[in-house]
Amino acid sequence: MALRSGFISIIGRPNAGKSTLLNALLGQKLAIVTHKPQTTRTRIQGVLELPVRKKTKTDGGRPASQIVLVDTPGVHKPETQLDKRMMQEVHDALESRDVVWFIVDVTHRLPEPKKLLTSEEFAEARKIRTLGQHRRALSKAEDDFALQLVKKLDCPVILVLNKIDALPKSALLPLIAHWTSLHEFADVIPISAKKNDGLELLLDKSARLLPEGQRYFPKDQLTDQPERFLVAELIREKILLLTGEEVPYAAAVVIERFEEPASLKKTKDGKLPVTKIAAAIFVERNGQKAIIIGNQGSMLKKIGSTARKDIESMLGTRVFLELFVKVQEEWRASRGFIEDLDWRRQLEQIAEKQHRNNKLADSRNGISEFDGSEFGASDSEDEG
Ligand SMILES: Nc1nc2c(ncn2[C@@H]2O[C@H](COP(=O)(O)OP(=O)(O)OP(=O)(O)O)[C@@H](O)[C@H]2O)c(=O)[nH]1
Repeated sequence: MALRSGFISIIGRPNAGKSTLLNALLGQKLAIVTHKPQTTRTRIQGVLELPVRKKTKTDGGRPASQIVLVDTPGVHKPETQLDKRMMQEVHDALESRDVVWFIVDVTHRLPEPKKLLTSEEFAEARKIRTLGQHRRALSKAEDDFALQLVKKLDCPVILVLNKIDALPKSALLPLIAHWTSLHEFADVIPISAKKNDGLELLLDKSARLLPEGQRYFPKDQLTDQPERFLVAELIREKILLLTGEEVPYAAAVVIERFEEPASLKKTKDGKLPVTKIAAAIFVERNGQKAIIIGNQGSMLKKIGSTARKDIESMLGTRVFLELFVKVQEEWRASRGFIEDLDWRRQLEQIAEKQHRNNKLADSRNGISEFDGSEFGASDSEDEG
């Protein structure tokens, strides 16, 4: 059987579990996950190789395939320039795709369960519903907004009902009926991304929908995202988890220096080599900067030390991490600044800078140092 290959875009409202699903399928943390909506800001590609599984009497089988999974920011009505950029990422992901997974969090907007559930299940459903409502007042208008995107697509769309671990079983059928009355989906698959439930079936059905074709990426490549971008995301994740109120949404992380060790071999004293990283955390106001730094730098230290552990395990080296906090007023309204945050743009800038440095070095016949100042520090604070 010929190889199937293609792009599957994962879309849905904020907090539906898109990044959790991507990570679960790849068996590796590629996208950061938090309980806060709008965690994902850019589209993230993860490459999944699936071996062939032969068809039997009880198993529909699966063709050998390479699936490029594209995680996207949550679908929401844009208010700021940053929102607009995030929604542009969603639209871009929908343009170049073969299949779309529309992820719905089943703990939102449960249909009236009265007649269908036992009293125990009913109480459980009420509890989940109340929790869901507290977590985020998700309105019908927002559902409709996400569905409008789906309705415009001409490729197969699979409805993926996520978080079924948090739903009484009997509440599932009415939900399926509700969603399928709104749109004709290619398939409906209930899953729990968190508990790894239903994921094989989702992959089987999706692989069969992909066209025959060549690989888009080498067999062992997990993502097209450079490590320095993943590092920035891990730092942002800690800010999201450790700070409250508006701060997480007003924070952006830019890696200013990323020096890999010359060799991955252990040093003579048996220690792993060191990667040196300097990152700037941008916020919009001095008050937010003060929160991120914390009392005598305590919050910044916490962000740094928790992020460092994750970065070390991702890179397989020790990490020397320096964090700086900088204020860039109203950056979420600045198109230019937001464009500079895009890792693709940053890669271009680094390449241009290296090219300039090389030229300069050639003309001087000397060595030129990377000065890490391309984003212009307005203010800075050491990790301590
Ligand atoms: N109970 C349960 N929780 C889940 C499941 N999948 C995800 N979650 C939780 O839902 C929250 C949001 O998960 P994310 O993966 O960040 O959601 P997302 O759709 O990528 O969110 P955005 O980045 O805001 O678009 C996190 O707290 C997850 O742990 C699931 O299958 N079951």
